[in-house]
Amino acid sequence: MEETVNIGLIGFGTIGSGVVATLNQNIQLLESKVNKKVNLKRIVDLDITTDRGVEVKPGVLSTNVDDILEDDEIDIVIELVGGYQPALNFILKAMENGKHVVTANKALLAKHWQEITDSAQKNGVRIAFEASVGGGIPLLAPLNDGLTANNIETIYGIINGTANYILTKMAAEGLDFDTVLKEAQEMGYAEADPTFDIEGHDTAQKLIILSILGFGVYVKQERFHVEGITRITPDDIRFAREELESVIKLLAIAQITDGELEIRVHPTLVPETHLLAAVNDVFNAVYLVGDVVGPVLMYGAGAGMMPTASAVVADCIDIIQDMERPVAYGPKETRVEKIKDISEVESKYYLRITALDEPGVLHSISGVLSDLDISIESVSQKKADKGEAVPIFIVTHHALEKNVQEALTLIDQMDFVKEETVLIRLL
Ligand SMILES: NC(=O)c1ccc[n+]([C@@H]2O[C@H](COP(=O)([O-])OP(=O)(O)OC[C@H]3O[C@@H](n4cnc5c(N)ncnc54)[C@H](O)[C@@H]3O)[C@@H](O)[C@H]2O)c1
Ligand SMILES: N[C@@H](CCO)C(=O)O
Repeated sequence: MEETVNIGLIGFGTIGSGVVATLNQNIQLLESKVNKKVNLKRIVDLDITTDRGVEVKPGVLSTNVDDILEDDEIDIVIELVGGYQPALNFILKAMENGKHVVTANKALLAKHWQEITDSAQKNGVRIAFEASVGGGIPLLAPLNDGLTANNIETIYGIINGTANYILTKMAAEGLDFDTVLKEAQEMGYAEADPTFDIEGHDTAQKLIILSILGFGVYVKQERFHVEGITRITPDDIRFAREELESVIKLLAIAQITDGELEIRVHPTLVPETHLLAAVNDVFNAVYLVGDVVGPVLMYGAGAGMMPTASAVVADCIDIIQDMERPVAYGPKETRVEKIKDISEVESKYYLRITALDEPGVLHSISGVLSDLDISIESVSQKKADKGEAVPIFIVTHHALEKNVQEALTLIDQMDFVKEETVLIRLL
């Protein structure tokens, strides 16, 4: 084993520590796979005094990023700082200096995809990002390789571990939202700004990456509907289970029909019989349909120190195995001719309307729905004392989103409605 490949790690936080632990644990296995010495030459972080609980060789830690970016001996840079800047500059500089890059930074990739991939091409280096979607699940490599014979038709993903952990714990243990979010943060699942997780932005960023690989199209987040889980209550979860035999999941949806791409992120009522309904806790899953293979489900730990480190180290080994191979970033030509606006989507809807328990309330609500061509499948109301605001649960037949939104605008303006109505689409 003559040749040595040197790696520089920027960001020694949750995932960075997992990468060091993985290299310490499995270095012999990894070196035997590539028949080269794999040397973690330098680790850079702003904080090099906190004990991360992993063994680091003397002289490896530094606070100066140029110790990696300007070191001619370093072949691969792992960026695990997160966020937009200075992470973007670190990656671009590493590439300009001829270094391959591995990152788990979906926020950065989703926003600066073109700039980063152009730079990789220009500088003849690889950018690998398996850990950016689905944590430890091998997901992007199969999309590029094993499923390459297919036109991808549908992608449904539970791709945020934090949100799935919160929804699972709220349903199973009746815990409140804030308590479970705190737990997810303590376990290292959540983003530095957890609103990315609970407001659906992290899921949207991952869906952007999946759409590039699946459909060959880069869609900016501003162009599609993104909604998080912050308005889901125990009442919604109970109604879903008892009345609809469904669970609520934060779903990423991308599907193509006749050249039109539907792309959206929102809480969704998933029937208990669907494979995705069984994906709980921090686990993620992507269910996709290819025109040749049919349905495929990929499942595993979607966040956390060691699962994510598994994907980061796998990317390093993949690069070492073939540094010359260009990375395929999905189909070169896209079948997407148009992005379908959410207003044109048709779905069944669950509505939770909070209204005073007074004569004529249901009549007024059903009048608005019927005027907008929305047919009611079921309606029920919690028992209440007269004059008290209570939830009214309505499930509609298939209806057009723009009609439902218009109906809710009118309903929420009615005097007897006391809170903004909650809408959840059914799968
Ligand atoms: N935590 C997860 O489960 C998970 C899973 C998949 C992907 N990711 C992604 O991995 C990346 C890292 O996430 P994390 O959870 O390890 O974050 P983290 O906050 O635990 O670690 C980030 C580290 O970067 C260091 N850092 C910040 N600015 C720096 C700078 N300018 N120079 C050098 N070091 C700097 C911080 O001190 C910290 O140690 C993010 O892009 C995140 O989205 C995280
Ligand atoms: N915060 C992210 C990390 C994994 O990308 C999640 O909870 O899924």
